[in-house]
Amino acid sequence: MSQEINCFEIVQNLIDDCVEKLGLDRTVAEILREPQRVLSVSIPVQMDDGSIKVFKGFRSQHNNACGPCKGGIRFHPDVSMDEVKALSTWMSLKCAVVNLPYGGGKGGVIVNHKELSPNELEQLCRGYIRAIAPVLGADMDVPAPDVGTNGQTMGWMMDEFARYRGYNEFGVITGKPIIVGGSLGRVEATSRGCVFTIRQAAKATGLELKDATVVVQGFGNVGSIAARLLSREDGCKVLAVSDSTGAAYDPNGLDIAALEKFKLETGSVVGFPGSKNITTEELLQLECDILVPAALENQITGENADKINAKIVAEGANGPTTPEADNILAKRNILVLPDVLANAGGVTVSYFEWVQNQYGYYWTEEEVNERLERKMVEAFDSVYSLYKEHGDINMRGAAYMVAIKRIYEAMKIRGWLGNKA
Ligand SMILES: NC(=O)C1=CN([C@@H]2O[C@H](COP(=O)(O)OP(=O)(O)OC[C@H]3O[C@@H](n4cnc5c(N)ncnc54)[C@H](OP(=O)(O)O)[C@@H]3O)[C@@H](O)[C@H]2O)C=CC1
Ligand SMILES: O=C(O)CCC(=O)C(=O)O
Repeated sequence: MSQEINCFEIVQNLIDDCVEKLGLDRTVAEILREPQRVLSVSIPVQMDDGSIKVFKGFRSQHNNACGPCKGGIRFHPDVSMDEVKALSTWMSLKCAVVNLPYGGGKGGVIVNHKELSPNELEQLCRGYIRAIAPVLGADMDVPAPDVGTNGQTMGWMMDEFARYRGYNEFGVITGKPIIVGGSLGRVEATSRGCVFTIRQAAKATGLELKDATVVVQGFGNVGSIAARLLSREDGCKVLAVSDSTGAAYDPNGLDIAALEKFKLETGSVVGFPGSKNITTEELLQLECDILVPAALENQITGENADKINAKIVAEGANGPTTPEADNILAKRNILVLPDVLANAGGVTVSYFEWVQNQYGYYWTEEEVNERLERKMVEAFDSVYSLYKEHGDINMRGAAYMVAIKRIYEAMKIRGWLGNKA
């Protein structure tokens, strides 16, 4: 499904619409439709059997009007240049929605990381960073984890960059392990930010979170921790979760702590004792209060949007809902909390990590979480009030308006738009 729909074209069209709605000069759209720079690299890696395998990777720097480019690195077999360009565009918008002094960037390598040994994975991380090092730096472009990457991979990448520079530059990468300049709360941040937006949306729509039913697609960093926080802190009942191998469903609610342990031990959520195996497609159609897509793009489309049975869709993933699906969900009164808002907690705590690295002074987890909550509530309120005020836009449209207005102002003041825009 994700192959047929080009998410870069989708975000370009959404930018066009938004620039028109804001009454801005077309030049603004022309600039934001394309990344400022896209680097395509090839990375030779010596495999454990002595052979050399060449991997293909990308780094896209979408726009740095508001600050250094910022965004994760994805290791996945379906990575493509267009996908990375779309993801970097979303990063510019996301950073602007939560008002961070960043632009957007994103990287990716075409690889099934699960097929590599730890040594091969380390060599790939180091090779990728060497290949893109000339365009990285704490004040230039700052990567972080995304699908298929984590604290360990960030640690290797940060170390490789230190070798390239000749000294430690901790602020060049975020999502690092704590011992090498990581921030407390970063591992949970995307999910915690998503939960903060869900709480705001629940308040705004009168949904009681205690015993609210939740379905989560994806059981990696974002999905598993969202399920954990919603069940542990809000008293929600998580009915079903999925990963790339299938889904586990229990109408009485899954024990998320036990499921996390089971996934760690077996590599899959399928077969979790007491649960029923269902398909990812069946999972998306379950009746629930909150659906959290936290896997990949283009999961809710024109083909299945009329079968979504949730009150709120909170996009933990980037780009899980197509525009066609957005229209169907809006007509059915399903509130979509868009990616550029709902999953902005990750980059927000990455920003906190970068600030802590610059100061060399580290905050407690409570301080991180309090600051994150403030940022997310502020962002939700600005998007939700615009959405209510307009009446003819959805939450995604409102979030794009907040973001593009901010990026426009930065570009204008910097003189990128000449006199007319
Ligand atoms: N990490 C972060 O800080 C941020 C991530 N995001 C976005 O959140 C999403 C998830 O990222 P993250 O959790 O970090 O990535 P992970 O690699 O940690 O997890 C991805 C999860 O998605 C699952 N998955 C893959 N394909 C499917 C499928 N077809 N159906 C169901 N599940 C599937 C994977 O399954 P399996 O476990 O079997 O591999 C895995 O559980 C992405 O869209 C990412 O861009 C957004 C903001 C920040
Ligand atoms: O933490 C970051 O810098 C970026 C996280 C990310 O890649 C995303 O929000 O999609």
